Amino acid sequence: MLPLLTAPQIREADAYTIAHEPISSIDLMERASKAFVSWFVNHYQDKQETISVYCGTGNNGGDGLAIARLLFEHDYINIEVKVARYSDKSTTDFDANFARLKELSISIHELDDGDTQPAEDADIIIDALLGSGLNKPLEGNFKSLVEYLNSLQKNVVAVDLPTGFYTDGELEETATILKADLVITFQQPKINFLLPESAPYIDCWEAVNIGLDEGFIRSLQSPYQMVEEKDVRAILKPRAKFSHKGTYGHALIIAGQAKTMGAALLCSSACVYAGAGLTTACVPESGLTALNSYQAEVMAIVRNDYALPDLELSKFTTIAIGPGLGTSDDALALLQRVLNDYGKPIVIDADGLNLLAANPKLLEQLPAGSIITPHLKEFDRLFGEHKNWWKRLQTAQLKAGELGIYIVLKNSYTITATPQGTLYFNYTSNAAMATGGMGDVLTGIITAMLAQNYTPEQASIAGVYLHGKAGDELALPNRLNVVLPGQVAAYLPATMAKML
Ligand SMILES: NC(=O)C1=CN([C@@H]2O[C@H](COP(=O)(O)OP(=O)(O)OC[C@H]3O[C@@H](n4cnc5c(N)ncnc54)[C@H](O)[C@@H]3O)[C@@H](O)[C@H]2O)[C@@H](O)CC1
Ligand SMILES: [K+]
Repeated sequence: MLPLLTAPQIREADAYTIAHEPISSIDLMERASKAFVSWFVNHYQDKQETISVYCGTGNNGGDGLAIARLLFEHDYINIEVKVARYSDKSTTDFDANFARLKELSISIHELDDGDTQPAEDADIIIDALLGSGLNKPLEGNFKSLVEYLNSLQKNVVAVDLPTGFYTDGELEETATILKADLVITFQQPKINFLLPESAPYIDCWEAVNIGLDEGFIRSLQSPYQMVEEKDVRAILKPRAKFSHKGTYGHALIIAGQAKTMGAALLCSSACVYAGAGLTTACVPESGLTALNSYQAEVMAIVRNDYALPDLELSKFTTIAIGPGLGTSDDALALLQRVLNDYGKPIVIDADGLNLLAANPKLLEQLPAGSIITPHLKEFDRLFGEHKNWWKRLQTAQLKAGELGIYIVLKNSYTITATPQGTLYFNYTSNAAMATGGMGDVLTGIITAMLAQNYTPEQASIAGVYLHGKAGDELALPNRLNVVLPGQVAAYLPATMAKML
């Protein structure tokens, strides 16, 4: 896991590394600037391009000065530095880098309080005005400068963070923030990069290692963690010799109506492909032919509109309920029956969540360790409207704890909140996967993982990762604009095999 830190924790990690590596703060700044420049020179290879480096007078600005010097040493000859001297204060490392830069033949232009905005014809703007030291929204000179730079619509590469963007906490809709095409950020992605509100300001980000003390970072026990491939590899177990279908559990999927059988098919098919030993789908009679022809491996329990099917719940290793189920009284009765009688962790998605939202008392009956998989709207229906994703994160953490469940909040970077208060961010998946039915496949995968005796935490973390990874492996190398849920399901065995 990669722990994600808040701005104060980043400052602590900087200070700890300086004191214990030990390394002087100016050398750490140099290391960070070198890490930025190594990435930059590999991706912007035209050394004739004109580059304007905008620097504040804090350490982000100090990085900017060092970066200008290092780029110059890499033969980028058309560099201009613009220093925003909007306050009398500057950091020692800024001053030291300013003195170093003055020894080179780089043009330095100082912007003072109230100056008109500088003429700007550079191809690339490097933004080192403000970084993680931001402690209030931009106003005055900084706000005007950032608005001006945004109006130029240049290619902007931000150092660590786009100016005006908070590492963590609520991003106000009205805030002035520099729009960056690329952010080269230090050590680890910032928590707010992973929330949808970052989209208008950050096209893409890259984290470069600057050697902060990893033991110390882990010791901070951040509740925000990014799942890495190695974590999923550690979870997945190979299928053993002499194992048989009984080894891998029996999943029951209660889903589908006549008009929404697709959801039941995709969910149960994904459950089969993700390795459940047996998969049974409880579907309406009208969907039986579709089920039998779509996925021969899935068994059926038929339900009709007027009576609960004869379900022997205890024989199933796990149960998923909701995809395409509808929100009729019969659907509610089925959900109530599962909540009353089953007792082991289940997976609830889609209409199952809508039923919970309409009958919130049922939330308290969820078996401990159950997994719910809401998207944004389902989440807000369950737990109330949220003004922004930061608030949603806090609610997910709170509710997962209160209810003793796992909340898989679907998003570009899907977030799993655990009863212990951890928020796991997943980075796999891509926009080609944004099609209806993709969530049904995710539910099928997580259900299959539970059936195979992975813990609910493992099932959520690995299920979400594998779902996104299969989509990445299909879409990215083949440059596919769209991948379909059924394709993702069928590709899962290949993705899983590579993880062992
Ligand atoms: N501390 C360290 O050891 C390292 C810091 N690094 C760089 O240092 C940055 C953080 O530097 P600083 O803590 O000096 O802070 P910044 O350079 O981000 O900001 C400078 C100062 O501006 C002021 N400020 C905050 N919000 C403002 C606003 N809205 N309007 C006007 N002024 C505002 C604050 O007093 C702040 O300290 C990181 O983003 C990173 O780029 C890197 O060099 C790596 C090592
Ligand atoms: K910046």
